[in-house]
Amino acid sequence: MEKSYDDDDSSFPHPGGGDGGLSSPFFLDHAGEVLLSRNQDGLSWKFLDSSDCEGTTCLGIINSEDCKTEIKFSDIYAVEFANYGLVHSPKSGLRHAKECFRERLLHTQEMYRFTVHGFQSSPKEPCLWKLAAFTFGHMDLQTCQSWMDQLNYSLIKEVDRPRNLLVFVHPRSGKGNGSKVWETVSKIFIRAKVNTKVIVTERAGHAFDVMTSIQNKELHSYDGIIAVGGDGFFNEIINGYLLSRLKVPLPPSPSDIFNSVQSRGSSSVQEQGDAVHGTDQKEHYPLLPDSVQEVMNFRTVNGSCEGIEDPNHPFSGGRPRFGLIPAGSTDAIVICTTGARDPVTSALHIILGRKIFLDAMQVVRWKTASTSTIEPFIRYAASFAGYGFYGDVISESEKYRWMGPKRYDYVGTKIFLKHRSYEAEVMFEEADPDNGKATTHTRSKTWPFRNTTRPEKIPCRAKCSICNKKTRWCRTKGRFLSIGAAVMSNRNERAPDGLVVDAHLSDGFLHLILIKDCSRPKYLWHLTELAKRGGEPLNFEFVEYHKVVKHSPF
Ligand SMILES: Nc1ncnc2c1ncn2[C@@H]1O[C@H](COP(=O)(O)OP(=O)(O)OP(=O)(O)O)[C@@H](O)[C@H]1O
Repeated sequence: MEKSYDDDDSSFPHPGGGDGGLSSPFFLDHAGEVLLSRNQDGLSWKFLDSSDCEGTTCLGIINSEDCKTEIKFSDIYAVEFANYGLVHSPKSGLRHAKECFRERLLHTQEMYRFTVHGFQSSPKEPCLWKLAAFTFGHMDLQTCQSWMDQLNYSLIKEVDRPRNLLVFVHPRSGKGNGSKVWETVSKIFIRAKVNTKVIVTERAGHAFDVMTSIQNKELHSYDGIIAVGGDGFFNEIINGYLLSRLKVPLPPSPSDIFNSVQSRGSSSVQEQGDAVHGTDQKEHYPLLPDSVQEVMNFRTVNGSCEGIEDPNHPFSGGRPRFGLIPAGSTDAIVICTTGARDPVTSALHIILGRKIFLDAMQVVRWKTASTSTIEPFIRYAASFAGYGFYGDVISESEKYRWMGPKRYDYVGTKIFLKHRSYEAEVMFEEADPDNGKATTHTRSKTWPFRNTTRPEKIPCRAKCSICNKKTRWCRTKGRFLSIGAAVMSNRNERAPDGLVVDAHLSDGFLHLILIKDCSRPKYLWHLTELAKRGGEPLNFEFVEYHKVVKHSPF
């Protein structure tokens, strides 16, 4: 039986529903007549033309069941009324369905419409989200309005979605298109009815200063702080937020750590590979009570949060949320967290309230000498901190910002050719004491400085035997080309598997990469392995990798 669009039964309970479900016939723009149903989790629609299509095809697809499609409320970011207007016939190529549709819509091409906005994953790249809109048409205004009200009510119940955001835009980020990126994605925020207060930065440190000086009351009025820029910009905002609010005592200096470790378990601090002092990870950490991941969780190891009793304290209102929309040169944080370097994907993650926890490391600079006038200071980093090669590349490349992302290649080559090594002593508390044993490899006959056996990879799961193992302090000393510390893998276009492939998000560990002084060709080999997908950059005798609880280079 053919339905007419002004039928009185345009809305009726879903057969066998019982979950407050609702079904109505609608015209889906560019598709055909559908029976739209709402259930607890979302919307689904089934093409009604299938039975009329002589049991063969529906929209060109053989099984009518295949025509059914759906969208979850958690994937809908807006529902909009689209006024009275045209509902288009099925797209060309679907000839039969088009004919059916034309016949039915001969006199009814214009109708009331509403649009459901969501996203679709790209089939080739599932992490890449594309905007998707489904416009449903009906001759009865009331039906459209009641569906919209119901849908908007369901969306309100979606928890953790932001309503009010503070957005920092770095106009000179990456290729200098931070403002353009924001212009593109701001439309999605407007459609989703998310209010944004936008600050376009005028200089380096601008966002830091705003985050430092902003009153807690105003800060509490935002559901999150968004950076439109690169990793450096994101870290600047985190620092502005944390440094002005998290008053943590300066951790003990390297010499204090050295003395403490010696007095606790050993007559002398031994070289790398030998345990200096074993400690159970569940123990209180007396050396660095503000261990990095605890800082980002805004609680100390004993579970309290400094200043939390104060209602004006920024951490009393729950954990603040930060978002990042990529416009930078590297965008490693966005690639590691969303899996795609795409501003629209990031905007959708933010609007839909998707969240992920990140670790941050605390980087401390102590006085180099007791007479030094430079006061010690703390910084936080949510991705990577480097000394030696990486540190030199980052600081030198700032002079060439006008070159855009290419500055990293230019400066990287320059620094590589200089081949500077640095005298350093690194002390670290190794999370996996067996790591040292696992990395005593046999040498390859073909390549004497490469290893033939590789350490066994043990995935980290709940109650992980490795996480619950004893830790130990180690010390290593010598000349290094680079010392890198990562709290995420830092995947990016130059290092497709990341600088540290084993560094998982929010795993609570610092991943330390020590590159000992070696010849230029060897170092170049390491760098080319890093630039390759599936490369083995750590598999060199001059490279040490340690998963550590804390470390201290001095
Ligand atoms: N308006 C501005 N003019 C100049 N510098 C700025 C401005 N706003 C912010 N900055 C500084 O630029 C630094 C780097 O910015 P950002 O991280 O966005 O770019 P990038 O270095 O190109 O990207 P990536 O960090 O991904 O490599 C920030 O740490 C910040 O201090």
